[in-house]
Amino acid sequence: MFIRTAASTLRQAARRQSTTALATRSISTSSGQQGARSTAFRFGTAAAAAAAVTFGYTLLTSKQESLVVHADSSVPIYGVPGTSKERTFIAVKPDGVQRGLISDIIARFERRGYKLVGMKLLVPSQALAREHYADLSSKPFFAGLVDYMTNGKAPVVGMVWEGPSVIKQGRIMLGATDPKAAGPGTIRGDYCLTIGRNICHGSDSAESAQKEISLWFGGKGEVVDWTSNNEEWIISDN
Ligand SMILES: Nc1ncnc2c1ncn2[C@@H]1O[C@H](COP(=O)(O)OP(=O)(O)OP(=O)(O)O)[C@@H](O)[C@H]1O
Repeated sequence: MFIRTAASTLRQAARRQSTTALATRSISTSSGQQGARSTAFRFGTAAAAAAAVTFGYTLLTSKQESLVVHADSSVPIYGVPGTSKERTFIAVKPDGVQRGLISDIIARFERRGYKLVGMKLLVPSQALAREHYADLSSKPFFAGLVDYMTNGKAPVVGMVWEGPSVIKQGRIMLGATDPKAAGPGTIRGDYCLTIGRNICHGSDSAESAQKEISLWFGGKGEVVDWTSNNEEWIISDN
């Protein structure tokens, strides 16, 4: 079944790519040698893209997704808790973005050995923020929290990180919700002072991770199942 689907997708991709190659050629011929080289290069790229299909990749067809090649993975976007495919939702909140701390937060997760499998920059809608913080809807700070997340003074960076125990370890790396209780060496312990501006968010359980990853991500190819070449040096058991 997979082979048949892949073969059919390969044929469609090859047809699409050869149409692209023809169109490219008709534009390029007027510029002579350079055009021919460009045509050869683009045709080579098209062939490489088509070849990727044989390794289980699917070229998407809709206009919106026409530039995306994504792995046809059997792993749900929210991962598999308790395995090396466990996933968590980590966000750099608007204060973290405004203060230029995106790269530091990413670096800490990367250096630890965790794998980035999803990332987007956005100003969340009120609906998204309200749903994300639904369990806090009765709190007196709820309206202010939603406004701070959605007013567009700075965006949010939403990420999905993958690796063993990433949900629990992610929370430990972030530090206590109230930075006054966060230890040095944690993100909040190193960079924050107040609970209302604690720069980051991390899922607090497998259920939260599933809910939050599904809420913030979900378009095809938005979470990418890929293999890091470092994996055997980071997560192997002897
Ligand atoms: N007393 C408070 N005053 C203002 N904001 C608060 C207060 N308590 C919590 N918040 C905000 O609401 C967010 C969610 O609070 P929650 O109690 O769910 O903690 P958390 O799960 O550790 O935080 P996060 O979900 O951001 O990781 C906090 O990160 C903080 O930004």
